[in-house]
Amino acid sequence: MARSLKPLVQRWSSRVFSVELDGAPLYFAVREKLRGGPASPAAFSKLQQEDRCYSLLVCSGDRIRGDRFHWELRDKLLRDLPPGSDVTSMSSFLPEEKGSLLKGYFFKSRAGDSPQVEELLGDLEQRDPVLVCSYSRSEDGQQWTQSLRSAEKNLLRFYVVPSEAPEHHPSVLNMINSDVFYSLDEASEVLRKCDDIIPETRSVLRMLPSRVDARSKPDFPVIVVEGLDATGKTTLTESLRDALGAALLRSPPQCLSTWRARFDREPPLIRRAFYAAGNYITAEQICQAATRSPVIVDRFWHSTAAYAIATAVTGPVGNLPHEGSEVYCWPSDLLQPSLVVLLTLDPEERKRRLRSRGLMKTDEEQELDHNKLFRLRVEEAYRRIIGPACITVDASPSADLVLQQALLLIRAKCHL
Ligand SMILES: Nc1ncnc2c1ncn2[C@@H]1O[C@H](COP(=O)(O)OP(=O)(O)O)[C@@H](O)[C@H]1O
Ligand SMILES: Nc1ccn([C@H]2C[C@H](O)[C@@H](COP(=O)(O)OP(=O)(O)O)O2)c(=O)n1
Repeated sequence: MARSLKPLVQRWSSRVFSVELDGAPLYFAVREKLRGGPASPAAFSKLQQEDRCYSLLVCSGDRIRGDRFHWELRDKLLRDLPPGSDVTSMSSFLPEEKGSLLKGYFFKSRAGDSPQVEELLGDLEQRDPVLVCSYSRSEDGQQWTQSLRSAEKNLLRFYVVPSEAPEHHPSVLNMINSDVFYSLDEASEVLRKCDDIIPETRSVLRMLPSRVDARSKPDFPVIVVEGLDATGKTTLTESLRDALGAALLRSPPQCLSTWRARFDREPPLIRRAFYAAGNYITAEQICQAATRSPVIVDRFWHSTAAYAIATAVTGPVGNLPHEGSEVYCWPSDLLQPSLVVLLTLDPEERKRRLRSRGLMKTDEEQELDHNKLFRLRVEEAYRRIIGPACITVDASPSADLVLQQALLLIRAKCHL
């Protein structure tokens, strides 16, 4: 273990740990001494008598390296661990302490597999920014202990005890400027730092505006249309362009389309920085176009933030950062549209439109179809964003009626 990890280990027993077991988070803490408190969380008892468990937490000082390593580690574990290891997501955090979240994995191992597992973990520990813990249970099966390898290679042993669920989903602690970016500087700093590993980044950086001025008010109204895939954004934005004699733009902008698939394969930090950068490029295009005509924009910051927040958080809508949280606030250096229209659609009708269009797109869009909770989180995150907030339009009537509804709103709100 590197020397730099010492401060982390010193506060080890102030941490809460979270493991996804059977699709629900199990929270636990560790204590150096047992003071007659409760034994290990009941969910641990589901693990077989002969099972030993392990956790790996990524703790790189370099967040780009750490995020990429964490992203690749899952595949490595699934490939190299014995079958039946049940690799699942894990995290650890200091309650209420921003930036304290560590992400990693938890898995089981049968006694007979120990040599193979220990060899893999030993290799990882030597080369990579990980903290490895093993978990074993007492003879009577009631008490689990967690062993953490210290800098001196001896084991620090802790008792595993139950912990209450935190008030917010742990991911919220690291969301700002990791999942969601709030300034061009923060997003471009991430992109600059990964230009050696992703050469395409240099081309993206060259397209970024040299300065941003979010205060100058465009001459003509800027109307953003948001919504899940297949809610009818393309149909509506094209009709609005024709009806209003407007310019039609999108985010990510056309000039980034060559590189989008490349960044979609990257872990969240890099991927979200790419989409954030796209918004600033689109903002510059909006400013220019809005000197001549109204501007219609197909997706903008609402999409970037809502998908990022809904992906970082798991589980029901109640796990989202609470309404009014700073994570929903529009970046102060990004041009504010005059109006944001959110198209909403009944899930069955959306699926029908997706099918009739005949193609599914990004993994996240496929996920939306499979995972009802994810779809609900994205929609709710859209609704919670403020400065500007979005105005919902029901997209289930015919395309012409949806257009009329949107035109009514635009005339009322933008004096067109
Ligand atoms: N109001 C509507 N009623 C019925 N079908 C629609 C309507 N709006 C769009 N569609 C159809 O639904 C599909 C998805 O629409 P599209 O505009 O491509 O959505 P998005 O741009 O949001 O992904 C297309 O096949 C389109 O023709
Ligand atoms: N401004 C934007 C636009 C899209 N995204 C992300 C969010 C989702 O992962 C995908 C959705 O894009 P998708 O290609 O399905 O969108 P369209 O159907 O082209 O409107 O892109 C973003 O983060 N910021």
